[in-house]
Amino acid sequence: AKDYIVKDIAQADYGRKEIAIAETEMPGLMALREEYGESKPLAGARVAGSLHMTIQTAVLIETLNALGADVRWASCNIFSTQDHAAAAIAEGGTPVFAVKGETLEEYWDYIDRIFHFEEGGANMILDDGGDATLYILMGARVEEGEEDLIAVPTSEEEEALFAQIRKRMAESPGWFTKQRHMIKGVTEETTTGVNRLYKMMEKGHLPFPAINVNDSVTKSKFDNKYGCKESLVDGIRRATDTMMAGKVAVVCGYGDVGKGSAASLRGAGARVKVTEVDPICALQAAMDGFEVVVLEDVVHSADIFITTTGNKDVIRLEHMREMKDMAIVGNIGHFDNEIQVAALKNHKWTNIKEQVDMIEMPAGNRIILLSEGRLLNLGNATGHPSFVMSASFTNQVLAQIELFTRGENYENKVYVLPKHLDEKVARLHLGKIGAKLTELDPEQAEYIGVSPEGPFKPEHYRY
Ligand SMILES: NC(=O)c1ccc[n+]([C@@H]2O[C@H](COP(=O)([O-])OP(=O)(O)OC[C@H]3O[C@@H](n4cnc5c(N)ncnc54)[C@H](O)[C@@H]3O)[C@@H](O)[C@H]2O)c1
Ligand SMILES: O=C(Nc1ccc2nc(N3CCOCC3)sc2c1)c1ccc(CN2C(=O)C=NC2=O)cc1
Repeated sequence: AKDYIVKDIAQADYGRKEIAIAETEMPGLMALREEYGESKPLAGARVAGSLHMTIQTAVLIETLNALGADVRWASCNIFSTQDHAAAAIAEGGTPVFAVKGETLEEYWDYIDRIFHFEEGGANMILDDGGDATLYILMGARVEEGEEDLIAVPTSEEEEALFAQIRKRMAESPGWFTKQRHMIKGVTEETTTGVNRLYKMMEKGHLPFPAINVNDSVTKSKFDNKYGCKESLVDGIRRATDTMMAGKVAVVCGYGDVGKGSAASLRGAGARVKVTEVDPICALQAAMDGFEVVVLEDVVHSADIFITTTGNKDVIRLEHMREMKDMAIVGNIGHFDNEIQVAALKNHKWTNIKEQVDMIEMPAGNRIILLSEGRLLNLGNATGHPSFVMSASFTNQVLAQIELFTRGENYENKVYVLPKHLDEKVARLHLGKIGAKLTELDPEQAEYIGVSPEGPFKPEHYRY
């Protein structure tokens, strides 16, 4: 019987072709297959994975398989699945439950399915955003009658989640508690999921060790800075075909994402201005040659506005009312509240094409809003390039090996990968781009107080 749910299995060949190309752009994962394909350190691992089911993730899944793991997979966002990637994974024999545009009901059903290995349950979780971990933890708490300890549902969605879990518990009492004790650990991809794990740890609710993959330097610097540097301009071009050279662009925020975004637009020939609240980041922007302004002073003259702050209400209605006709407004930072899109709902909207809308202001000026204020590099482009994801996912595989083979050395806390593994991820990516590493000789190593093979920096070093 087929153990997958995908949109269209006939797309498997197309997915397989794109996976073959992505493999050539993901040297870290392919190097791990070389290094560990024989010894199979993940033999016996049963990994429940909840992470965007894209072509790049397919390469991650097949790397886990190559290292001996059994894997079952769902996406962590109801819209982020690339159906041809899911089809190829299903065709390859990995149970996968992911459809672009799946309902919330289906989403939680798929999260449940990734734990149902024939041998009983999963013994590892690979999570992005924390829903897979939350699902098991919440289920176990309800079974143990500790429901009072569970956060009160804050939305209809969470209410539906609790109802789903209770319904399933009634079908097989004790399953969540058994599953909770079977899991050796979780590796978490993003800031949101990591924050949830730290909260669980503080409350003493973390039921197994966790590795925070997000805070590996070779994950967040690459994802946030270089990923956005590649995909911001890509998203703007696909959406608007506007000529960015010669235009004035404003980037709100100069953190990792802001730095990548400003560089992206400068590379396209735009004159880039930056807004910041943090004097250190503002000074960095100025030293990098960007004019540091307050938004109110440039809303009338700039052509492109991009938010990257992770904050809310950064571009507000009063700003958009003052903008030039046909100004482009987009967000690459947090969810859809960096730009006050909700305040635009009773304005005149004209849909230009998918994820591109033109909105008329009372004074008659029109703005072009990308992806309805959601992450434009995902809504208007295809997320991060494979090479960027390779760095992130190489951290994921090393973290899975660490917890599966040495989990008993870990307490129920949140850990980051040791620096030598972070450096190993970087090392595995140098060959592909022709980067030649210089060897430290013993005297030099001693002189700067490191060992010749690293780690090359102290723990507190900020890259
Ligand atoms: N789209 C993507 O692919 C992608 C990738 C990685 C991260 N992100 C998201 O981007 C956001 C930013 O990530 P980051 O790593 O750059 O965070 P960060 O904290 O390094 O940078 C955010 C910056 O915004 C500044 N800021 C906050 N409020 C501001 C305001 N009102 N006006 C101007 N500046 C303001 C802060 O001072 C900070 O320097 C996060 O929500 C993150 O989840 C998106
Ligand atoms: O979130 C991602 N993608 C995504 C794509 C489309 C989309 N469409 C949406 N809507 C909203 C409501 O109206 C309809 C349209 S939301 C949405 C989200 C996403 C994040 C990280 C990576 C990073 N990544 C991986 O993890 C693997 N490869 C990658 O690039 C990917 C996708």
